Amino acid sequence: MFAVVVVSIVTLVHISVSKIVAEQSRAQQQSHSPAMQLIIQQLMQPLHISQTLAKAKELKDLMLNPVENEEQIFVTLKRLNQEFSLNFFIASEISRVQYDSEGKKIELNEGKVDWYFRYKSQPENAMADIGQWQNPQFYIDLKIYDDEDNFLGVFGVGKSLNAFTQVFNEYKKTYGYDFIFVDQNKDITLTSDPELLIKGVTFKNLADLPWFQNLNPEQQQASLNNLLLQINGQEALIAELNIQPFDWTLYIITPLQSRQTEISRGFIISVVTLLAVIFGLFLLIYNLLYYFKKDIQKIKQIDILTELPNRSNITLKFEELMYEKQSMSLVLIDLDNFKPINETHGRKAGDIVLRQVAQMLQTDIRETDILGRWGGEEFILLMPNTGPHEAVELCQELCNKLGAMTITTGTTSIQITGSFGVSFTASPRTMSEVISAADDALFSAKRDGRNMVRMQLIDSD
Ligand SMILES: Nc1nc2c(ncn2[C@@H]2O[C@H](COP(=O)(O)OP(=O)(O)OP(=O)(O)O)[C@@H](O)[C@H]2O)c(=O)[nH]1
Repeated sequence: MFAVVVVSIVTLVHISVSKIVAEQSRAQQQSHSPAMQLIIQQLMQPLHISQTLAKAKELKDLMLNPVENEEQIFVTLKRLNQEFSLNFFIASEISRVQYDSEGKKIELNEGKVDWYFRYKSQPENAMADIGQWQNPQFYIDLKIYDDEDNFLGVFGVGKSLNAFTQVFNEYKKTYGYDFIFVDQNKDITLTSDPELLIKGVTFKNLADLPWFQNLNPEQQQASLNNLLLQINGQEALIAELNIQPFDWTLYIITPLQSRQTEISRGFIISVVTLLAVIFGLFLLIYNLLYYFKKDIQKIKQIDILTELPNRSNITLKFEELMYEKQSMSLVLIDLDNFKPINETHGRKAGDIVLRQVAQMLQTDIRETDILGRWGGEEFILLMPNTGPHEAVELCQELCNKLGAMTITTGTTSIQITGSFGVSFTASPRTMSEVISAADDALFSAKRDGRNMVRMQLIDSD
């Protein structure tokens, strides 16, 4: 039982530790997968939409003759806007005009529309940018070429930065972490911290942030992934992800306190579950032991062969009767010449004889009488409120019945007789005293030729 308990506890501890580790990993994964989702949904989707649309022949045809197709350009951009809920524009190299899905036109003059000429001179064909207007937008710009590889202009998709702020706020509320997107110059393009967002025409740079300034030059140059930081007096863990199509980097900043609360909550739940299971196990074992003990006690009180109350059971019953101050006749019944039965017919046959004699006696005694097996081939009969003479009479009847019994075991029939020694007590006495008198009577019955009843009273009775 002890081994079962130890093995159960070790198994439970093992399961709980595994659960805690799984909980930690789950928390870690849970904190990163929304960031991935965010990148895919908010950044990659507009990129893929614009990349697919940029390949359309219809777009190239429109951009080849922008002046003639101006009306059609606006119709197309409007249609895309309604279909994808994104802002679209075409910046034409031929007409040097930018057309957008809101129906606006902007002249692309050098020195005025800086982004177009900056981007035109760069080798990349795709670029992510933040529009520096009143309502800042996140833009994906794609260069368009004709079949002879002549530059036709830029096709772009724009998304309001307010949409990002909403998404960031949601993630911040749920997972407690901040996002900082930086471009190749480490200018902060998108972020969950409204303080760091682009103001007017000025981008904030990663190098402007106090926690970045606190890093040593080596750390500033290297990857910041898995770095522990002190931000506003709180410990935070940083994760770094490269967003290759734009050459941007995303920093996810997780305050450790929120992670610790999450992990310790998981730990507490596991420990409480473990304790509850151990307690439940303890109760179960305790109850099982209790019932086993009761059963064992029951088994111990009954003689297995004859199914009669055994010696200790009968002793208890005797004491109960003495405690109730009942008078009683006590009879010892010993089978005669039992040894030869065993020797002649085998011990198994002897057992059958003992069982059948027990059954016969049990059926023929009165309801108030208590029969038990005293040991070997000897039975005991307690006869409460029965005088010695009445007891002798009743025993004589039993003795006669016993002598008349034929016990069959297999093919052989066995005859048996018994000797009865009766004693009596009118007042409370020790059992050994009453037994001793019954033993004397039994000895007389054996000595006088067996198969008879003899009585021996205790001197003072
Ligand atoms: N088959 C069987 N024999 C038992 C059991 N308990 C005791 N005995 C046998 O009972 C026999 C008792 O023998 P003895 O004490 O010599 O008495 P007896 O042969 O009956 O002779 P008397 O009592 O003098 O008439 C022994 O051989 C015991 O081995 C039992 O549970 N089963």
